[in-house]
Amino acid sequence: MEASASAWSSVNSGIVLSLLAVLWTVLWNNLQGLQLQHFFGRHFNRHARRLAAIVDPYLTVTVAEYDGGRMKRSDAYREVQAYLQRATCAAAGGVRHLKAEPAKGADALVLSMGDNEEVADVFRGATVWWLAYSTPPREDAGAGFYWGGRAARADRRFYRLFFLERDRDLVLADYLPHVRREGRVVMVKNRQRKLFTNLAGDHWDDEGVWSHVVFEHPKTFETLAMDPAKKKEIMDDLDAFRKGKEYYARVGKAWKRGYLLHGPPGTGKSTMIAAMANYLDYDIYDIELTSVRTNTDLRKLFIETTNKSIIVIEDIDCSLDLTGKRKKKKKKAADSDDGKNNDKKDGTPGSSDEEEKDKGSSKVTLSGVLNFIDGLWSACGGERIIVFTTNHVEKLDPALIRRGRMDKHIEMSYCSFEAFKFLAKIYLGVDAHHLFDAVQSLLREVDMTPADVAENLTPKGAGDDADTCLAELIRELEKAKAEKAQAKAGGKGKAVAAEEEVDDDDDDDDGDDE
Ligand SMILES: Nc1ncnc2c1ncn2[C@@H]1O[C@H](COP(=O)(O)OP(=O)(O)OP(=O)(O)O)[C@@H](O)[C@H]1O
Ligand SMILES: [Mg+2]
Repeated sequence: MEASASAWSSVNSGIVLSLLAVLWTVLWNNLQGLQLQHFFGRHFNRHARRLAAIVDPYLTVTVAEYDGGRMKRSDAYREVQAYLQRATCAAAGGVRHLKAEPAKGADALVLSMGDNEEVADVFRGATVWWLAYSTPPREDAGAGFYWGGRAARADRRFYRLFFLERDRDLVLADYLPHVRREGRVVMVKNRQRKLFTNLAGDHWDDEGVWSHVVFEHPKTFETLAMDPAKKKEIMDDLDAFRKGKEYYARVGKAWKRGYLLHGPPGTGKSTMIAAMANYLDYDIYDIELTSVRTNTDLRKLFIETTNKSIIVIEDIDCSLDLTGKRKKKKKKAADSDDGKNNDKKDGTPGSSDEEEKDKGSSKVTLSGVLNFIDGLWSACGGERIIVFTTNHVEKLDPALIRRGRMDKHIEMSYCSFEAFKFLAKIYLGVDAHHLFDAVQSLLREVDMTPADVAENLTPKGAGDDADTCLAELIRELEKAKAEKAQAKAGGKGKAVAAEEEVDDDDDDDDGDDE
């Protein structure tokens, strides 16, 4: 008896709910017609949509931040995010929790919706809703899976689009492509060039394995002192690369180019990278190789870089044991060449104690770096320039710098007279000066880096002008010349002394023999 009463009451409540839902749907559709939806939308948007969905099913499309396997941030997700930034600004009244990020321009902010917020959008008369949400990582995240690690252990973020069945064709065929197109426009408009760096440790931010600051380096090719012909050659090379999409596709090469910048400290290698990035309007990814634990992590870093970027590894000779052997634990290093074995050791559950101890020390090998530059994965995406810098090109493994890997070798050398004239123009505003001849003949005899020349040409006080700065430079050059002569004499003296000592020894020997 009791059972049938409770069954009856549940049937009743079911009918009531259905009736309510039908009523609400009718009301809602009418409200849309009466253009009052905007008012109600602001307050009841989500509840209305959910209630109406009981009888008039909504379709949904989910855009995940990471494609399958969490290898790479999805382009579609970024585009939807950018599109919704604009939609959010337009409908900011309806969204209660906004996220703000600095935008291009002094005081500007870009607004986007926070988690679990929803925003409505109208496209050719059809209303759709976007919901932003995230879910915690799966419990088994990062364990055993090839692309596990930090990415897998971060929250999983999504955008979900709700729309009415009757708008299916419109949304799928027209609206979604429209969102992606518009998203790209917004991305270009809001784009700020960034300087990325990889972090050691378990940090994981919006940009995945990379952290960034806005890139604002003042150096351009206009202010970079080097032989004008050489400079032009580099700029032409960069132009050809930038416009080379079809060429690279035609010859079947990945759209990337390697530059090796070598030369003594202070000759402008890092400065050249900044000038290149400014010239091409590319982002910079500065890889600190010693913070990369394994070859797999290195690959992951590469995959997470975006197009139109310069990937930099500075002082490659210091960051890597170039014999390809690891200094410690050779066997382990060999293991680290094998991605799958290796990933298990990536600080994920299941690592052995010994492996945990090893955590933190870099196990990147030469073969890992070679793979990074021109392995199969390097063809993911395109329009990337890879730059290595070194002070000791002769120490590098030939495999690392052969053409095809490092396509262009650029020697950054000590300051030539041409480069000096260039610096004098920039720093002092002079094209010619009676002290130039003296500088020219001294520069032929002594090596001075552009960094040192620039420092000497920098006015230090209110009274400094071209005369005093050039005189200061000449003084420094003469000092360097004297030191060089002294060193040479000292060297010669030592050599002579050593020779004499050898002779003495020989005499002694002769004496003994006798
Ligand atoms: N060719 C150049 N033209 C203009 N300025 C230069 C040039 N070379 C160096 N400088 C100046 O010297 C400073 C040091 O240069 P930079 O850091 O680029 O040298 P580097 O070759 O990267 O040295 P290191 O090998 O020690 O990293 C910079 O502040 C830069 O302004
Ligand atoms: Mg440098």
